[in-house]
Amino acid sequence: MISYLRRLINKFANAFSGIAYGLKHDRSIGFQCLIGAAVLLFGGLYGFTLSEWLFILLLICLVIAAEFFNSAIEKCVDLISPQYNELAKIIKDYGAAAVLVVSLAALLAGLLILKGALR
Ligand SMILES: Nc1ncnc2c1ncn2[C@@H]1O[C@H](COP(=O)(O)OP(=O)(O)OP(=O)(O)O)[C@@H](O)[C@H]1O
Repeated sequence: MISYLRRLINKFANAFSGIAYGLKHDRSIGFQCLIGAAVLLFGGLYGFTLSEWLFILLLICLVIAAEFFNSAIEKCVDLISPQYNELAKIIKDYGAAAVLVVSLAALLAGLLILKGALR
């Protein structure tokens, strides 16, 4: 039981260490977190309904998680293929595309919610 708890605490510590590293060293992650914080501030000022908050929180977390996945993929590629490589390019471009798709969906949903909130 104690060793299970210790492993669990280690897992959380590792995850928090990843979050801290990303915030400190990765501009894209920092930028997405800043946008997320701005949206939360806006929501606090203008007031969203409960379902709007749920959507907004889910989308912010999705975008930030996608950015973390993308950065992890970029680090893997840099580790395996620091020199230019056509396959490395495709892998990194796929990662960037995933972030773009989620970000555009979040932007669109945000604009729709904003339109409803301002009505
Ligand atoms: N080893 C490589 N081989 C081929 N193309 C690469 C390679 N590394 C990067 N690229 C190309 O450069 C683009 C940008 O890659 P980079 O690693 O600089 O990411 P980034 O989007 O600038 O991310 P960040 O700013 O978060 O570091 C990739 O999407 C890819 O098209």
